[in-house]
Amino acid sequence: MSTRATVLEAWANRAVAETVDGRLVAFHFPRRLERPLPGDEILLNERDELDELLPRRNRFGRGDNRGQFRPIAANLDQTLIVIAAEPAPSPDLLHRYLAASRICGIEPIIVLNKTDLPTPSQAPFDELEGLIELGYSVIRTCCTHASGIDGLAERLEGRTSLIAGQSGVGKTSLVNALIPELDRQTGALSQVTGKGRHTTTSARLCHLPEDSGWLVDTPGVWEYGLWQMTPRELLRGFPEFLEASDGCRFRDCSHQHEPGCGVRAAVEAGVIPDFRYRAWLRLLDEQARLSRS
Ligand SMILES: Nc1nc2c(ncn2[C@@H]2O[C@H](COP(=O)(O)OP(=O)(O)OP(=O)(O)O)[C@@H](O)[C@H]2O)c(=O)[nH]1
Ligand SMILES: [Zn+2]
Repeated sequence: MSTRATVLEAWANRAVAETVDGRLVAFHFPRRLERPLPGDEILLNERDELDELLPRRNRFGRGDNRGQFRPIAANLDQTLIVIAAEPAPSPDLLHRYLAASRICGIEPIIVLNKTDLPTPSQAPFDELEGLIELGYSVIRTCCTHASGIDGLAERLEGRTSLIAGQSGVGKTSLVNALIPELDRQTGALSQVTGKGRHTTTSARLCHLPEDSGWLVDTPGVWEYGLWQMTPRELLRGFPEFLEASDGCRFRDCSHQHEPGCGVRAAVEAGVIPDFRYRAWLRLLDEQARLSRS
Protein backbone atom coordinates (compact mmCIF):
# COMPACT_ATOMS: atom_id res chain seq x y z
CA MET A 1 0.00 0.00 0.00
CA SER A 2 1.45 3.36 -0.94
CA THR A 3 0.51 6.80 0.33
CA ARG A 4 0.30 9.84 -1.87
CA ALA A 5 2.06 12.97 -0.61
CA THR A 6 3.14 16.45 -1.73
CA VAL A 7 6.76 17.52 -1.31
CA LEU A 8 7.11 20.66 0.81
CA GLU A 9 10.86 21.12 0.87
CA ALA A 10 13.86 19.18 -0.46
CA TRP A 11 17.62 19.21 0.06
CA ALA A 12 20.46 17.18 -1.49
CA ASN A 13 19.23 13.73 -0.44
CA ARG A 14 16.30 14.27 1.91
CA ALA A 15 12.95 15.97 1.84
CA VAL A 16 9.75 16.61 3.76
CA ALA A 17 6.35 15.80 2.34
CA GLU A 18 2.76 16.10 3.52
CA THR A 19 0.56 13.06 3.00
CA VAL A 20 -3.00 13.36 1.72
CA ASP A 21 -4.24 12.91 5.30
CA GLY A 22 -2.07 15.79 6.55
CA ARG A 23 0.86 13.89 8.10
CA LEU A 24 4.36 15.38 7.73
CA VAL A 25 7.00 12.84 6.73
CA ALA A 26 10.76 13.37 6.47
CA PHE A 27 12.55 10.90 4.20
CA HIS A 28 15.88 10.24 2.53
CA PHE A 29 15.79 9.41 -1.13
CA PRO A 30 18.04 7.13 -3.12
CA ARG A 31 20.34 8.79 -5.63
CA ARG A 32 18.97 6.64 -8.45
CA LEU A 33 15.74 8.64 -8.19
CA GLU A 34 15.48 12.16 -9.51
CA ARG A 35 15.55 14.76 -6.74
CA PRO A 36 12.00 15.67 -5.73
CA LEU A 37 11.05 19.35 -5.72
CA PRO A 38 8.60 21.37 -3.63
CA GLY A 39 5.24 20.85 -5.31
CA ASP A 40 6.06 17.33 -6.54
CA GLU A 41 3.50 14.59 -6.00
CA ILE A 42 5.04 11.38 -4.73
CA LEU A 43 4.15 7.91 -3.47
CA LEU A 44 5.58 6.72 -0.15
CA ASN A 45 5.74 3.04 0.77
CA GLU A 46 4.51 1.64 4.10
CA ARG A 47 7.90 2.45 5.66
CA ASP A 48 7.49 6.10 4.56
CA GLU A 49 10.24 5.79 1.98
CA LEU A 50 10.04 7.41 -1.44
CA ASP A 51 8.61 4.90 -3.88
CA GLU A 52 7.79 6.99 -6.89
CA LEU A 53 7.96 10.52 -8.18
CA LEU A 54 4.73 11.11 -10.11
CA PRO A 55 4.85 12.89 -13.49
CA ARG A 56 5.09 16.68 -13.28
CA ARG A 57 3.13 19.30 -15.18
CA ASN A 58 6.03 21.73 -15.19
CA ARG A 59 9.10 22.98 -13.35
CA PHE A 60 10.30 26.49 -12.66
CA GLY A 61 13.98 27.18 -12.21
CA ARG A 62 16.94 29.41 -12.87
CA GLY A 63 20.31 29.28 -14.55
CA ASP A 64 23.35 28.61 -12.36
CA ASN A 65 26.67 30.36 -12.94
CA ARG A 66 27.50 27.86 -15.70
CA GLY A 67 24.19 28.43 -17.44
CA GLN A 68 22.72 25.06 -16.37
CA PHE A 69 19.02 24.83 -15.51
CA ARG A 70 18.51 24.51 -11.73
CA PRO A 71 14.95 23.51 -10.88
CA ILE A 72 13.30 25.25 -7.91
CA ALA A 73 9.74 23.88 -7.74
CA ALA A 74 7.26 21.79 -9.69
CA ASN A 75 3.56 21.70 -10.64
CA LEU A 76 2.95 25.44 -10.53
CA ASP A 77 0.01 27.43 -11.85
CA GLN A 78 1.65 30.83 -11.68
CA THR A 79 4.71 32.78 -10.58
CA LEU A 80 4.52 36.03 -8.61
CA ILE A 81 7.42 38.22 -9.65
CA VAL A 82 7.87 40.84 -6.95
CA ILE A 83 9.52 44.15 -7.78
CA ALA A 84 9.79 47.34 -5.74
CA ALA A 85 11.22 50.82 -6.04
CA GLU A 86 13.75 49.77 -3.38
CA PRO A 87 15.96 47.92 -3.96
CA ALA A 88 15.74 49.02 -7.58
CA PRO A 89 15.66 45.98 -9.87
CA SER A 90 18.80 45.23 -11.84
CA PRO A 91 18.35 45.75 -15.59
CA ASP A 92 16.32 43.01 -17.29
CA LEU A 93 15.57 41.17 -14.03
CA LEU A 94 11.83 41.43 -14.71
CA HIS A 95 12.17 40.45 -18.38
CA ARG A 96 14.22 37.39 -17.40
CA TYR A 97 11.64 36.30 -14.83
CA LEU A 98 8.76 36.84 -17.25
CA ALA A 99 10.54 34.95 -20.02
CA ALA A 100 11.53 32.08 -17.69
CA SER A 101 7.93 31.66 -16.52
CA ARG A 102 6.58 31.53 -20.06
CA ILE A 103 9.32 29.16 -21.20
CA CYS A 104 8.47 26.87 -18.26
CA GLY A 105 4.80 27.04 -19.29
CA ILE A 106 3.72 29.01 -16.20
CA GLU A 107 1.73 32.25 -16.12
CA PRO A 108 3.66 35.12 -14.51
CA ILE A 109 2.00 37.82 -12.42
CA ILE A 110 3.93 41.00 -11.65
CA VAL A 111 3.60 42.22 -8.06
CA LEU A 112 4.65 45.82 -7.54
CA ASN A 113 5.24 46.05 -3.79
CA LYS A 114 6.06 49.11 -1.63
CA THR A 115 3.54 51.31 -3.44
CA ASP A 116 3.94 53.72 -0.50
CA LEU A 117 7.31 54.69 -2.03
CA PRO A 118 7.49 56.95 -5.09
CA THR A 119 7.82 54.90 -8.26
CA PRO A 120 10.94 55.88 -10.22
CA SER A 121 10.28 56.89 -13.84
CA GLN A 122 12.66 54.32 -15.24
CA ALA A 123 12.60 50.73 -16.43
CA PRO A 124 10.92 48.45 -15.50
CA PHE A 125 8.39 50.74 -13.78
CA ASP A 126 7.73 52.84 -16.88
CA GLU A 127 7.26 49.60 -18.85
CA LEU A 128 4.44 48.27 -16.68
CA GLU A 129 1.67 49.97 -18.68
CA GLY A 130 3.07 48.45 -21.87
CA LEU A 131 3.23 45.04 -20.22
CA ILE A 132 -0.40 45.35 -19.08
CA GLU A 133 -1.38 46.12 -22.68
CA LEU A 134 0.39 42.93 -23.73
CA GLY A 135 -1.80 41.02 -21.26
CA TYR A 136 0.45 40.75 -18.21
CA SER A 137 -1.22 41.23 -14.83
CA VAL A 138 0.23 43.78 -12.42
CA ILE A 139 -0.92 43.73 -8.80
CA ARG A 140 0.05 46.64 -6.57
CA THR A 141 0.69 45.96 -2.88
CA CYS A 142 1.97 47.74 0.17
CA CYS A 143 2.88 45.68 3.23
CA THR A 144 3.34 48.77 5.40
CA HIS A 145 -0.33 49.70 5.02
CA ALA A 146 -1.56 46.16 4.24
CA SER A 147 -3.07 47.37 0.98
CA GLY A 148 -3.56 45.21 -2.09
CA ILE A 149 -3.07 42.02 -0.07
CA ASP A 150 -6.71 40.90 -0.43
CA GLY A 151 -6.54 41.36 -4.20
CA LEU A 152 -3.36 39.32 -4.30
CA ALA A 153 -4.89 36.61 -2.08
CA GLU A 154 -7.82 36.37 -4.51
CA ARG A 155 -5.44 35.66 -7.37
CA LEU A 156 -3.89 32.82 -5.38
CA GLU A 157 -7.13 31.01 -4.57
CA GLY A 158 -7.20 27.37 -5.60
CA ARG A 159 -3.77 27.63 -7.23
CA THR A 160 -0.16 26.78 -6.61
CA SER A 161 1.95 29.91 -6.93
CA LEU A 162 5.66 30.60 -6.57
CA ILE A 163 6.84 33.92 -5.18
CA ALA A 164 10.19 35.19 -6.41
CA GLY A 165 12.15 38.39 -6.55
CA GLN A 166 15.23 40.30 -5.60
CA SER A 167 16.34 40.25 -1.97
CA GLY A 168 14.66 43.05 0.00
CA VAL A 169 11.63 43.69 -2.23
CA GLY A 170 9.36 42.45 0.57
CA LYS A 171 8.73 38.79 -0.25
CA THR A 172 8.85 37.72 3.39
CA SER A 173 6.51 40.59 4.35
CA LEU A 174 4.07 39.53 1.62
CA VAL A 175 4.17 35.85 2.60
CA ASN A 176 3.56 36.79 6.23
CA ALA A 177 0.63 39.01 5.23
CA LEU A 178 -0.84 36.22 3.07
CA ILE A 179 -0.27 33.42 5.60
CA PRO A 180 -0.88 34.72 9.15
CA GLU A 181 -0.18 31.28 10.65
CA LEU A 182 3.11 30.76 8.83
CA ASP A 183 4.99 30.36 12.13
CA ARG A 184 2.89 27.32 13.01
CA GLN A 185 3.64 25.71 9.63
CA THR A 186 7.33 26.52 10.03
CA GLY A 187 7.33 25.05 13.55
CA ALA A 188 5.71 21.82 12.42
CA LEU A 189 8.23 21.49 9.61
CA SER A 190 11.20 22.09 11.94
CA GLN A 191 9.93 19.34 14.21
CA VAL A 192 10.05 16.64 11.54
CA THR A 193 13.35 17.82 10.04
CA GLY A 194 14.93 18.11 13.50
CA LYS A 195 16.29 21.49 12.52
CA GLY A 196 16.08 24.01 15.32
CA ARG A 197 15.30 27.10 13.32
CA HIS A 198 14.06 27.44 9.84
CA THR A 199 16.02 29.59 7.44
CA THR A 200 14.80 30.38 3.97
CA THR A 201 17.79 28.98 2.14
CA SER A 202 15.67 26.63 0.06
CA ALA A 203 12.29 26.87 -1.62
CA ARG A 204 9.37 25.75 0.49
CA LEU A 205 5.75 24.93 -0.24
CA CYS A 206 3.30 26.46 2.27
CA HIS A 207 -0.45 26.17 2.73
CA LEU A 208 -2.50 29.27 2.08
CA PRO A 209 -5.16 29.93 4.76
CA GLU A 210 -8.14 27.58 4.84
CA ASP A 211 -6.58 25.34 2.22
CA SER A 212 -7.22 27.99 -0.42
CA GLY A 213 -4.09 27.03 -2.33
CA TRP A 214 -0.32 26.61 -2.05
CA LEU A 215 2.50 29.12 -2.13
CA VAL A 216 6.16 28.33 -2.80
CA ASP A 217 8.37 30.76 -0.92
CA THR A 218 11.84 31.09 -2.44
CA PRO A 219 15.03 32.56 -0.98
CA GLY A 220 15.79 36.10 -2.11
CA VAL A 221 18.37 36.46 -4.86
CA TRP A 222 20.56 39.33 -5.96
CA GLU A 223 20.48 38.36 -9.56
CA TYR A 224 18.27 36.03 -11.52
CA GLY A 225 19.89 34.46 -14.58
CA LEU A 226 18.43 32.38 -17.38
CA TRP A 227 19.88 29.03 -18.36
CA GLN A 228 21.45 28.24 -21.71
CA MET A 229 18.83 27.73 -24.40
CA THR A 230 18.35 28.01 -28.15
CA PRO A 231 17.06 31.26 -29.73
CA ARG A 232 13.87 29.35 -30.55
CA GLU A 233 13.35 28.46 -26.87
CA LEU A 234 14.06 32.03 -25.79
CA LEU A 235 11.40 33.23 -28.21
CA ARG A 236 8.82 31.20 -26.25
CA GLY A 237 9.54 33.63 -23.41
CA PHE A 238 8.19 36.44 -25.60
CA PRO A 239 4.83 34.99 -26.71
CA GLU A 240 3.75 38.25 -28.34
CA PHE A 241 6.57 37.72 -30.86
CA LEU A 242 5.36 34.24 -31.82
CA GLU A 243 2.16 35.47 -33.40
CA ALA A 244 3.97 38.25 -35.26
CA SER A 245 6.61 35.79 -36.50
CA ASP A 246 3.90 34.01 -38.52
CA GLY A 247 4.20 36.98 -40.86
CA CYS A 248 7.98 36.59 -41.46
CA ARG A 249 8.94 36.04 -45.10
CA PHE A 250 11.63 33.49 -44.15
CA ARG A 251 10.84 30.48 -42.00
CA ASP A 252 14.24 30.68 -40.27
CA CYS A 253 13.99 34.45 -39.76
CA SER A 254 16.16 35.68 -36.86
CA HIS A 255 13.93 38.77 -36.55
CA GLN A 256 17.03 40.93 -36.65
CA HIS A 257 18.23 41.70 -40.17
CA GLU A 258 15.96 39.93 -42.65
CA PRO A 259 13.61 41.78 -45.01
CA GLY A 260 9.90 41.07 -44.54
CA CYS A 261 10.22 40.29 -40.83
CA GLY A 262 6.79 40.13 -39.14
CA VAL A 263 8.26 40.76 -35.68
CA ARG A 264 10.10 43.95 -36.71
CA ALA A 265 7.00 45.08 -38.61
CA ALA A 266 4.95 44.60 -35.41
CA VAL A 267 7.53 46.64 -33.47
CA GLU A 268 7.42 49.42 -36.07
CA ALA A 269 3.61 49.39 -36.00
CA GLY A 270 3.70 49.68 -32.20
CA VAL A 271 1.95 46.32 -31.69
CA ILE A 272 5.04 45.04 -29.89
CA PRO A 273 6.52 47.74 -27.66
CA ASP A 274 10.03 48.76 -28.58
CA PHE A 275 11.23 48.06 -25.02
CA ARG A 276 10.22 44.40 -25.35
CA TYR A 277 12.10 44.02 -28.63
CA ARG A 278 15.22 45.61 -27.14
CA ALA A 279 14.95 43.43 -24.01
CA TRP A 280 14.72 40.33 -26.20
CA LEU A 281 17.84 41.41 -28.15
CA ARG A 282 19.75 41.86 -24.87
CA LEU A 283 18.68 38.43 -23.59
CA LEU A 284 19.67 36.92 -26.94
CA ASP A 285 23.06 38.54 -26.51
CA GLU A 286 23.32 37.11 -22.99
CA GLN A 287 22.63 33.67 -24.44
CA ALA A 288 25.43 34.09 -26.97
CA ARG A 289 27.80 34.97 -24.09
CA LEU A 290 26.56 31.96 -22.05
CA SER A 291 27.24 29.55 -24.89
CA ARG A 292 30.75 30.99 -25.42
CA SER A 293 31.72 30.68 -21.76
N1 LIG B 1 8.11 51.02 2.53
C1 LIG B 1 7.83 49.72 2.47
N2 LIG B 1 8.69 48.83 3.00
C2 LIG B 1 8.39 47.51 2.91
C3 LIG B 1 7.18 47.05 2.32
N3 LIG B 1 7.20 45.70 2.37
C4 LIG B 1 8.33 45.34 2.98
N4 LIG B 1 9.06 46.43 3.33
C5 LIG B 1 10.37 46.48 4.01
O1 LIG B 1 11.38 46.03 3.11
C6 LIG B 1 12.42 45.37 3.82
C7 LIG B 1 12.66 43.99 3.23
O2 LIG B 1 11.48 43.22 3.41
P1 LIG B 1 11.49 41.64 3.42
O3 LIG B 1 10.08 41.19 3.52
O4 LIG B 1 12.46 41.13 4.42
O5 LIG B 1 12.08 41.37 1.96
P2 LIG B 1 12.48 40.02 1.25
O6 LIG B 1 12.18 40.21 -0.19
O7 LIG B 1 11.85 38.88 1.93
O8 LIG B 1 14.04 39.98 1.46
P3 LIG B 1 14.96 38.67 1.60
O9 LIG B 1 14.58 38.02 2.89
O10 LIG B 1 16.35 39.22 1.58
O11 LIG B 1 14.64 37.83 0.41
C8 LIG B 1 11.96 45.32 5.29
O12 LIG B 1 12.59 46.36 5.97
C9 LIG B 1 10.45 45.54 5.19
O13 LIG B 1 9.94 46.13 6.35
C10 LIG B 1 6.28 48.02 1.79
O14 LIG B 1 5.23 47.72 1.23
N5 LIG B 1 6.66 49.33 1.89
ZN1 LIG C 1 11.23 37.73 -38.42
